[in-house]
Amino acid sequence: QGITASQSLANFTQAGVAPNNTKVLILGGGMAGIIAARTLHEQGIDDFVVVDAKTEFGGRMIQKPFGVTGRQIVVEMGPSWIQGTQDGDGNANPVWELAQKHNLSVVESDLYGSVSFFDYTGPSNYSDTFTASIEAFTNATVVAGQRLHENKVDMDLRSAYSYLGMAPTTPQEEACQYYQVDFVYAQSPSQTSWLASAWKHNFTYVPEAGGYSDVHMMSIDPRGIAWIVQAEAVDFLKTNQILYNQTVTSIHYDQNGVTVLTAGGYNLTAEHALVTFSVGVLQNTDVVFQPTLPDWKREAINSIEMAGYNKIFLQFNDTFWFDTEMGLYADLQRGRFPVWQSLDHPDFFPGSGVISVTVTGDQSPYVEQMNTTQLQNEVMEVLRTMYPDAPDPVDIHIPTWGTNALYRGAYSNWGASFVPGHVENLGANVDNHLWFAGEATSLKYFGFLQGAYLEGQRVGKEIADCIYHGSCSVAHEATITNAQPYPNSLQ
Ligand SMILES: Cc1cc2nc3c(=O)[nH]c(=O)nc-3n(C[C@H](O)[C@H](O)[C@H](O)COP(=O)(O)OP(=O)(O)OC[C@H]3O[C@@H](n4cnc5c(N)ncnc54)[C@H](O)[C@@H]3O)c2cc1C
Repeated sequence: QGITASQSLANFTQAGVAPNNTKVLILGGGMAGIIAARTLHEQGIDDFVVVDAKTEFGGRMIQKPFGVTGRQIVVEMGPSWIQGTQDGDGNANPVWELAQKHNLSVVESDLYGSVSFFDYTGPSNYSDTFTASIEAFTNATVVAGQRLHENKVDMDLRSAYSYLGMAPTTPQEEACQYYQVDFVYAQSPSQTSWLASAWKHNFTYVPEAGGYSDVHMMSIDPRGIAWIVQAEAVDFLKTNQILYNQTVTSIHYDQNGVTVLTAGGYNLTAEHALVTFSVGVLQNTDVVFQPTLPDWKREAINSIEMAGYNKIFLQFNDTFWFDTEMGLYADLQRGRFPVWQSLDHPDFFPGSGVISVTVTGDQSPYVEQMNTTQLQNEVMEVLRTMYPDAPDPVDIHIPTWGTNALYRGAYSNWGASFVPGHVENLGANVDNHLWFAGEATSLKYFGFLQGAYLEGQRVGKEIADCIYHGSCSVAHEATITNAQPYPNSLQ
């Protein structure tokens, strides 16, 4: 049944006729775009078209068969975890519900309890330091949260961590802090982290804060995690509502409607356009807006960070590494090929010979510009520090999110100077006809699939409200203020 749905979506492609004068153009067929489309459909609006540069739905949910012939597994270039499920009968993560509805094969990951430790000398047991860092991170999020409730200036996570007396000095302490702060939130290991205090990150994992649960469910489904939106789309989309293979180059808008131009020469007109492209795309000049977006919108777009996160996949003839799920490597250079995940684990893909290593932040552009041989040499230098007799891999792959014009990074992250007013402005419409949604416009779940889902739902309802009742205006803040002027003595 799964295959049928996937194939029927593939057949939706290559429409020959440009849809004109539709009510809504949904630009982007990732999680946000498909859920916005479904929401419009649920509201009785079917006069819309979903446009994407690719020829399948899923956006950043991209899977790939990896490995030598006869030993391939499907690996996820982008999201592999449904982060946060449901605690008892508390709030359920809608992405988790979607996964269950479409029978996605998942297995729980033990990211903090199943870890082996290494440093630049080889195996090295610093599990006590690791345990202390988990506690410090939790406390840092609490401290930072209290500060915000007291109207104190926000702190970045690393500052809050050090403020609690946990300033790391050794490579092992740095690696533990990296795992807590940089790894999940895709930070730049060599810079002082700008990541905002964890008050803004609590929601996914903390049911008490309205979130879901501290559970990480990893997809091991051969259809890929994108299956959950592809299968969902089959339920309500018709072929004439899909335009694949069209890269949007410019969006013209005014108070009457929109015109969208594509690289394939299409000239699409509509009453409304919903932009679900990543903030990385919006920060670049890949898509031109005419007129230029207003100041308050451009400030919001450019104040959020599009973080780098690359999983490098390696396949070997045999396994020779740890039997835990994760391996943490502490190099003298912070963030150098630090977090390893064994996919050849009994619960994941046993017998596959596949292991992956993740780099984040400013290590991402560094590895993305290497050719395969350079990359392999650098990765193997670290792996041979951990295992001196490690053979050469039989296959290697690195996804290039930063240089891909459809993403320009992995996912969004808040800096300490990015305030809730910026999120409001990121998600607000312009001239009542140009709408925005995606993971980055989510106040509570930015960066996560659930952020994209809930924002697709939010904007779908807003557009329906606008169409049915004429209430189109979405509030935004004309000026974001939280800064203090210099004291007079300095002026
Ligand atoms: C490496 C990585 C790991 C991640 N890990 C997790 C995880 O474990 N758990 C989790 O919850 N989240 C994770 N995420 C984040 C998650 O993938 C995103 O939050 C979510 O997929 C964003 O959905 P979206 O609809 O907002 O945007 P997108 O998925 O980016 O959708 C936008 C769509 O617009 C299209 N597009 C872009 N530009 C153009 C153009 N010019 N013309 C036409 N089409 C265009 C794109 O092709 C894409 O289909 C990860 C992301 C990455 C990259």
